[in-house]
Amino acid sequence: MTAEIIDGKVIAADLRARVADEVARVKREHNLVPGLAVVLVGNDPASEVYVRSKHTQTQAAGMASFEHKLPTDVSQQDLLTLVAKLNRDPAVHGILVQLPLPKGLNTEAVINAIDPAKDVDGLHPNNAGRLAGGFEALSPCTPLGCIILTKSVHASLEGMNAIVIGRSNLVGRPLVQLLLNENATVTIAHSRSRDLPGLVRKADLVYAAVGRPEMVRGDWLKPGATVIDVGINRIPKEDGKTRLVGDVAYQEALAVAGAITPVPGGVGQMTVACLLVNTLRAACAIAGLPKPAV
Ligand SMILES: Nc1nc(=O)c2c([nH]1)NC[C@@H]1CN(c3ccc(C(=O)N[C@@H](CCC(=O)O)C(=O)O)cc3)C=[N+]21
Ligand SMILES: [Mg+2]
Repeated sequence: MTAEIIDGKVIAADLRARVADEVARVKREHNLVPGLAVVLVGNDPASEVYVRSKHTQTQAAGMASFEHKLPTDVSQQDLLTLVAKLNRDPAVHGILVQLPLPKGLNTEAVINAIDPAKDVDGLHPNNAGRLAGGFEALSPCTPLGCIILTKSVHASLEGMNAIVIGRSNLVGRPLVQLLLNENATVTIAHSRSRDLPGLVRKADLVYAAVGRPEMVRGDWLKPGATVIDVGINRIPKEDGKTRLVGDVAYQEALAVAGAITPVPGGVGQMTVACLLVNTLRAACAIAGLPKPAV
């Protein structure tokens, strides 16, 4: 048996096309151009790649993109001043501060300073709390993408056993909430969990979001399981270059899983596409328009 490969590139392209249609419609009918501001502090090469990809795709969807690059040694006060300015800017409907921030900056204070209505990362306690309470909220992009990828395999997740490995605010915790909303039965595992292979073996849906290269092995999986690999780990190759691997041992998992996302070409693609979705939704909500069709 070999697993179905869940093609994040195709699914993300389809989602971006639907966002672009809705962007064109709100522009035509309401003269509204959704705008996304991305703030990058420092010059981490991987972050620069993501930020450039967000910029390109935002513009390709017909939205406005505002990039703000700040030096590594920017002060907390200057960063908060920029966030306050973006909060007031009527052309900006979404604000994303790329994480992690350099040492010395207070991430929590920066997130708290973002207007919750513009918090397209879904990290502000107002949005995180609303999501946890089962209320409508802007939800983090990577977990939203994970749900869409899962639903490309299973129309309904009701009653399925899901395991989320990892409990970060950006991925694990919000993903648990979204899975609960789908009526899945959810186990939350992490670096301190006892007998992780045993827990994974019970799961119909496996979400690996720990940031440890190829940690989840093929023989941990229940045959036929759907595997969503959130990991993006750069590991050195013999020739001195690097290659990307996920948190799942992909080749091993292919032989056991029913369906699996590749890295790259899986969840990462969806993260950016869902950021466009959130920006469109935020823009419509701020403008007092009905919810968009995406
Ligand atoms: N506030 C905040 N929000 C984020 O959503 C956020 C963040 N900070 N910090 C960094 C992580 C990482 N992230 C990715 C986005 C796109 C790809 C992506 O497009 N990946 C492609 C290609 C990857 C490559 O080739 O480097 C793929 O998997 O196919 C990956 C990872 C968003 N993040
Ligand atoms: Mg952890």
